[in-house]
Amino acid sequence: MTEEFANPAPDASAPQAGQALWQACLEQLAQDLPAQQFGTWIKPLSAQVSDDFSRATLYVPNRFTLDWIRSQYAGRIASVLEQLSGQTVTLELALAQRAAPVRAYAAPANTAAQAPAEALASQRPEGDAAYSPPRNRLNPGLTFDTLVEGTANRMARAAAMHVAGMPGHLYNPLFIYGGVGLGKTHLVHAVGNKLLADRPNAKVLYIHAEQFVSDVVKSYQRKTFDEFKQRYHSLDLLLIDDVQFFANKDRTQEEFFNAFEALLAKKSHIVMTSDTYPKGLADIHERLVSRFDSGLTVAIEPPELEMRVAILINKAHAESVEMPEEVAFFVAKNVRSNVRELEGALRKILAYSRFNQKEISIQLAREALRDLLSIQNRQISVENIQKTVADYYKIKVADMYSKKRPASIARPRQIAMYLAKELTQKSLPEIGELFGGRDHTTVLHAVRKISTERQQLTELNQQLHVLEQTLKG
Ligand SMILES: Nc1ncnc2c1ncn2[C@@H]1O[C@H](COP(=O)(O)OP(=O)(O)OP(=O)(O)O)[C@@H](O)[C@H]1O
Repeated sequence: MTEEFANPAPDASAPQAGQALWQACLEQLAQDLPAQQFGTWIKPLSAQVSDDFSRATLYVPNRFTLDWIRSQYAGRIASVLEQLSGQTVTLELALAQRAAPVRAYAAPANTAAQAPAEALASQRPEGDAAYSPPRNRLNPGLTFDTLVEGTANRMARAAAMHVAGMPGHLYNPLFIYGGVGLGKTHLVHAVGNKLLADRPNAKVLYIHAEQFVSDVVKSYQRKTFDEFKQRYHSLDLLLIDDVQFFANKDRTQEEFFNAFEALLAKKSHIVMTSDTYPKGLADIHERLVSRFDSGLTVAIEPPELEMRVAILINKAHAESVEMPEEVAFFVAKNVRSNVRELEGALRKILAYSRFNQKEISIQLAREALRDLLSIQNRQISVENIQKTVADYYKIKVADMYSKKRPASIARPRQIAMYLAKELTQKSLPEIGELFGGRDHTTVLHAVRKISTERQQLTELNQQLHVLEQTLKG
């Protein structure tokens, strides 16, 4: 549905309360979304929000962006606005120059399947301000100083510090992997920022893998491969995020391989991140995978409780808010999956406290996070665990109850038993019953075995983390 607007351009006289709501919404989205997505799609938006919060209009730079925002982000933006304001907000989208607002609810935000980057890149408008970040693309706020250290990231942080202090020597390439929102991007920016602080003339580039794909496509279209090579092959430090996005992009992989070889030959450093360890990467050429693994590969784990508390207190402090330790513990105990979610929870609490002019307390945190807490308390069933684990390890659900013993089946079954004990209130005999009438000692053995191995095997821990996130929705 389309509506006409008399004065579409956002202006300085926009109602203050509305703008404050939009700012709070932006802050929330900055925490909830990967930095790449936020920077590309959300940050360039401007908005006009009515004084009573009933209506918000987002101004987007072009038609392509409008369609993308509508299909991928509108639902999410509306729900953040509604959560912060505590009321229904009608969201509209309009082209910044042409004043043609369009109702935004055409598609739910959770239909978000990434458009293929190679296709996307070819559609991106030339000269669009949203696509011209600073040359090294580093975010100066993401430094070692602002990165809280804990058991979960100690090794990765130490290796990254080493690289920043002495690039081109040990740990080349440095391959950092871990689940979403655990601080991989933060860490690679920190490497770049530290190197530049020490050596301001160093040639550093941070790039998201999707942007690298897009650069390859552009240099293809414009026949500017020499420039492309000159740009990448002359760097002292290349920081490349989320290399799993190279999957199935053959030409990109070839160009990255060339850049990789050229950089290593001249002792430049490469730091990469991914959501999985090199051998776990799908659809990436073997020769590239083996290069990825040829320096140091290090994991970032989900943060432990004390680290989550420290992160919350630090982040609140950075916003000039003192968060009582008991509140930080309450939040950290309830938000366990990753740092981005932790930051999201903190934003909600800060915004809630600001809007309601109330002191931060456990009660306030409970109110501000009620949606999140209710999702978390949702019951996870053993059946759901069995199905999710079976899907993940590509075995039949029936094998969860069967007496079959090959390791390819027995192990996922043990993992499912472990998760059933961890994530449900069921007793060992009840779990045994649900796994084809097994004895409770069998379940106990599985739980102990997997929990011990989890401490020792990074890959297993990683898989369990993914499964837990999937199950918790
Ligand atoms: N140890 C930490 N101390 C302080 N802030 C952290 C820490 N770890 C992560 N963060 C913050 O959490 C947010 C998410 O981190 P980041 O974007 O680096 O995650 P990521 O692992 O790259 O996730 P994705 O794979 O989704 O891109 C960022 O705002 C980052 O600054």
